[in-house]
Amino acid sequence: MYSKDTIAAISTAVGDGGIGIVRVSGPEAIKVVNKIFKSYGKKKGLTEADTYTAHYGHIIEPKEEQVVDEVVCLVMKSPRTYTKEDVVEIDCHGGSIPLQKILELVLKVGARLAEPGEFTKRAFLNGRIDLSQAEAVMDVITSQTEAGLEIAMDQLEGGLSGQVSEIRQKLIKLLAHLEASIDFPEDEIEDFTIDEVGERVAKIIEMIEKLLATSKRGKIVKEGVQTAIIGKPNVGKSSLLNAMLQENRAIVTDVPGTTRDVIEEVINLDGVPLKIMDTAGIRKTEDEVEKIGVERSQKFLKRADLILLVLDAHQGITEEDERIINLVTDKDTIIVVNKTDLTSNLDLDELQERIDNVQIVKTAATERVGIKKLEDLILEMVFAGKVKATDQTVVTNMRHKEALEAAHENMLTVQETVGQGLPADFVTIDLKAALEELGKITGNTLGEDIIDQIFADFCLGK
Ligand SMILES: Nc1nc2c(c(=O)[nH]1)N(C=O)[C@@H](CNc1ccc(C(=O)N[C@@H](CCC(=O)O)C(=O)O)cc1)CN2
Ligand SMILES: Nc1nc2c(ncn2[C@@H]2O[C@H](COP(=O)(O)OP(=O)(O)OP(=O)(O)O)[C@@H](O)[C@H]2O)c(=O)[nH]1
Ligand SMILES: [Mg+2]
Repeated sequence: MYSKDTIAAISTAVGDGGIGIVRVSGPEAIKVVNKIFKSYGKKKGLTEADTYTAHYGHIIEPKEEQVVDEVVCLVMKSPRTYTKEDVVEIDCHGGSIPLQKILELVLKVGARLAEPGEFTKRAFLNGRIDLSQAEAVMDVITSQTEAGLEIAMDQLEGGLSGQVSEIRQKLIKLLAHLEASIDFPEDEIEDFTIDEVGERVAKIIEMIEKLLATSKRGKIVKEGVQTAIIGKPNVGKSSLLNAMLQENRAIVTDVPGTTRDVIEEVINLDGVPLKIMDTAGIRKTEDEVEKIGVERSQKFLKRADLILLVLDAHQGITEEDERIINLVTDKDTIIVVNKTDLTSNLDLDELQERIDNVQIVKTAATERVGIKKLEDLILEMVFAGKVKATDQTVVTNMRHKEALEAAHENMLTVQETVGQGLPADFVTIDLKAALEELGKITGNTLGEDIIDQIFADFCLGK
C-alpha cells in the first residue's frame, strides 16, 4: 500500500532566483519543520499555527543553535492542501547553499526525500485531482505558448475529466440496464428496445469522436507544426524563410545550391509554434556536400506535418519540379508560387487543375508580398479553420488519445453487435472494455506500476 511518510524536496529552481522553496508534506510535516524553525519574538511554534498562515523566523541547526537562514514558513493543514496532507513550505533565500542546507536539515529531523512528482502523486492518490489533472500540472510547467498554457489549464481545472466522466456515466447506465435485462428477462420494468440501445451507443460514439477530433489540434499546439520548405535549387526557399522570419537568417544568393544544410527556425504563428525547416534544393547532383543536403531534406520531408513546396513563376514548371511534386502527394501541402513580381511563365489554372486538392499561394519573397496570406492559409490548414476555438477541451496527451481510440474501437464493436440484433449479453464485454479504457484517462482503472511510471517523468519537487 501507499506509504504515509513525510516527504520533502526543493520545489524551485536551485540557485536561480531570489527566493527558493523547500516543501514538506505528510503527517509529520509540521512537527518536523518545527524542530528546526525558530519564530520571530516570543511567538508559539508552528504546531500551534492555523492553516494557511505565514510565519517569519529562522531555520536553526538544532544542536549547534546555528542560524542557517532567515525564512518565511507557510503552514497548510490537511485536508485542504495541495496533497491533502499537512504541508509546510519553507520560503528561504534562493541560493543553492541555503536551499540544500535546509533540505538536508529537514531530512535529518524526520522527513525523507520525495521522489519526482510525489507531491502531485499524493494529490492524486488522496483524491484531490484525477490522473489527467495531475498530468496537466506538467503540461502547465512545460507549455511553450499561451495557447498551450490555456489548454493545459483547462485540463488542470478538470475540463477533460468532466467530459470523460460524462461518457463513463452514460456507459455505466447503459451497462446497468443491459445487465438487469439479462438477469431478470421476465421483468419489464426497464426493458428498452434495441433501437434505444442503438441510439445510446451512437451518442456515446459521437462524444468519443468529438474528443478525438481535438487531438490533432492538441498535438499541434503542444508540439508545434513541423514545416518543411522544399523545392528545386534557386526558387527562393531561403528568401521565403527570411520573409516569414522578417530577418535575414538564411543565406540567399543567385547561385543554385546555396543552402547546403537544413536551417531550423521557430516562429510563433498566433500561438502555434511553427518549426520551419529551410532545406537544400532537391535535385540530382554530383557535388558530394550538396548531395548530403539533398538526402537530409528528403528525410525531413518524411517527418514534416506541413510542406511548403516552392515553384518559380518566372521559370515555369520544369521536370525537376514535377519530380518534387510527385514526392509529396500524401502530406498537407501548400504550393508557393514565388517570384510573381517577374513575368510569369507558369499557368496557374493548369497547375490548380492538375492538383485540385492542394492550395496555391502567390508570393514574391524578396518583396515580402503574399507572406501574410500564406501564414493565414497555414493556420487555416493546420486547424481546419478552428484557430480560435480555445474555450474547448483539447486532447493533447498521447496516452489519453490512445485510450479514447481503444474505447472507440470497443464501441464500434458494440454497435455492430447491436446492429445484428444479438442479445444483450453479447455486448456487455465490449461495453466494459470501453469503460475500462476511459478509466485509464482519469486513472480509475490503471495499475499501480503504470501510475508510478507516469509520475516518474515529473520534475523534482512537483
Ligand atoms: N506557495 C505555493 N505556490 C504555488 C503552489 C504551491 O504548492 N505552493 N502550487 C503548486 O502547484 C501552484 C498552486 N496550486 C495549488 C493547488 C492547490 C492548493 C491547495 O491548497 N488546495 C486546497 C485548498 C483550497 C482552498 O483553500 O480552498 C484544496 O484544494 O483543498 C494549493 C496550491 C502554484 N503556486
Ligand atoms: N525577383 C525575385 N527574386 C527572388 C524572389 N525570391 C528569391 N529571389 C531570388 O532568387 C535567388 C535564389 O533565392 P534563394 O532564396 O537563395 O533560393 P533557394 O531556393 O533557397 O536556393 P537554394 O538554397 O540554392 O536551393 C536569389 O537571387 C533571390 O534574390 C522573388 O520573389 N522575386
Ligand atoms: Mg536556400
